[in-house]
Amino acid sequence: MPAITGQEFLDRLRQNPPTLYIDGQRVEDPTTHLATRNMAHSLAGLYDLQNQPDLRDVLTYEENGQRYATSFMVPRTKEDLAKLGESHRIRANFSLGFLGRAPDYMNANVMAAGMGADYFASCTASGEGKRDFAANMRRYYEFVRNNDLCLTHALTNPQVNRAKMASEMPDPYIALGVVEETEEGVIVRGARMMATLPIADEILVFPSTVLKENADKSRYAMGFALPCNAPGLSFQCREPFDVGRDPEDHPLGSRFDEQDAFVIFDDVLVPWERVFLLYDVELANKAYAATDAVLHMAYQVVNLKVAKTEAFLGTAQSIVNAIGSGQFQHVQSKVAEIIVMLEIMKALEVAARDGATLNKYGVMTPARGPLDAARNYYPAVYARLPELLQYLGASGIIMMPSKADREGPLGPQIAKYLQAGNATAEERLKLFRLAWDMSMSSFGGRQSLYEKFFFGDPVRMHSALYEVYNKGPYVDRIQAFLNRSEKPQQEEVTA
Ligand SMILES: Cc1cc2nc3c(=O)[nH]c(=O)nc-3n(C[C@H](O)[C@H](O)[C@H](O)COP(=O)(O)OP(=O)(O)OC[C@H]3O[C@@H](n4cnc5c(N)ncnc54)[C@H](O)[C@@H]3O)c2cc1C
Repeated sequence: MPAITGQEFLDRLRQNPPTLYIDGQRVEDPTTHLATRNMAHSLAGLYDLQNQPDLRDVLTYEENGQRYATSFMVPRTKEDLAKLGESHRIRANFSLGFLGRAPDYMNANVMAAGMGADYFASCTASGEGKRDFAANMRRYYEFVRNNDLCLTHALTNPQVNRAKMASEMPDPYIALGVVEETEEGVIVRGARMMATLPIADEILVFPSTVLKENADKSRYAMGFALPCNAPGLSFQCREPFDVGRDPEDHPLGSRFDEQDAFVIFDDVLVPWERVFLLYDVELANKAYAATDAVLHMAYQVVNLKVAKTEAFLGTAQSIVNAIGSGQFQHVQSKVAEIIVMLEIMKALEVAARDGATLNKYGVMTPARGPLDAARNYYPAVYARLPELLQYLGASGIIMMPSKADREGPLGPQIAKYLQAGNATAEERLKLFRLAWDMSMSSFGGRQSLYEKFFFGDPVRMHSALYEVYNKGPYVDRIQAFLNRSEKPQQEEVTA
């Protein structure tokens, strides 16, 4: 059932619910639970988009007589990459870019890992018949694509003591580790710190990119996938931001609370066919880079952030239009700041696509330089976007009677006093509530944290960029300049 509909997604989720806990209680059915149902239906809306006649050609592609979601497509040409980028942006616009982990993100991951599956063949624990990790990875990509699954992922260990290695914690199984091997697979125990979008079919588990262990062989080095309702697996969700308010009052939080969960593995069996990597620290640390999964995920991200920045620009200018502040120079300058960020992100997307090359697995892979720049730049500047909305909206971004207030006894006064220069009070309040949910609500606050860390610790990402970036030619040019010996022209002095 490739390229599924929203209803098919909801039916599957209802039949196989992930093991979620919220406020001390098990979520029996995420499609009806108060804290998750709207998000589940938003995901369904995303799946419906790909079946919409006017979007079907962009959001799906055909292979062997089947139509699959474009985000699973293996790009072979730059035109393929352009189609992928367009599909990412269309899907991002559905949530104004506020769904960080829509399924396309992990689809890009499994596509690249599946194409680069040979990388996993060299794993020290691989190569013995059922432990053909390369074949497992390849088949997993096809399985996820063929069923149009929704994936979450968890890479980092619990934040107990960052001065210590996983093996030095008070308990060897605080960090997720292998307990033993059995005929059926490996038993894993421990926890992972964060999985956004636990309202998913499957979880992909790899180590965070830099696993610090002294040994070559480590119980903490692993890569595998499981259904989100595997026995022994639980997701402890954070406090929900969808608190049952009308979408007019909480336009984003009531629709797109993708949730973040702490993931607990209580002696979970990972069947051998779901194991992609085991014990090999070096292989684990380089997996994302070696398969180019990091670049394909970053390409989804740069498109998503373009959509998100466009949403900030549209909201900022709508506020300016509403309250007639566009004549003031500093207001123009603030909107211009957003335009600059948007154009930088758009240019980095174009540069990544333009500089794409075929990787050794035959996948057209966007250029690393612009994507590294985008994933370092955006986390550094994002905080300015909600701040600019606050400066532009001022008191309007907090003085926002609700829909119920508008319909209550003070409705006529609200309609009179809170109208805008170019809009009714209802239109104005809807707009300012959107600005508030983007920048100030608990939903908006979580977005600010998310943008700082979603692709890793910005400090270590900078260090990684410093390490890999080829600075040599520029150093050489400066050396050559410093070594130049020509003398300045002397003007002849004539009497
Ligand atoms: C909202 C949100 C959603 C997320 N979603 C996901 C997800 O879906 N899947 C997933 O796998 N992860 C997810 N993450 C986790 C994200 O990958 C991590 O936040 C990020 O890698 C940083 O790790 P940490 O949070 O454990 O911070 P820590 O590593 O605990 O860092 C805490 C502080 O200590 C500093 N620090 C720690 N160690 C070092 C060091 N060695 N060198 C220099 N400074 C150091 C950091 O710079 C930081 O200031 C999410 C995070 C957030 C906030």
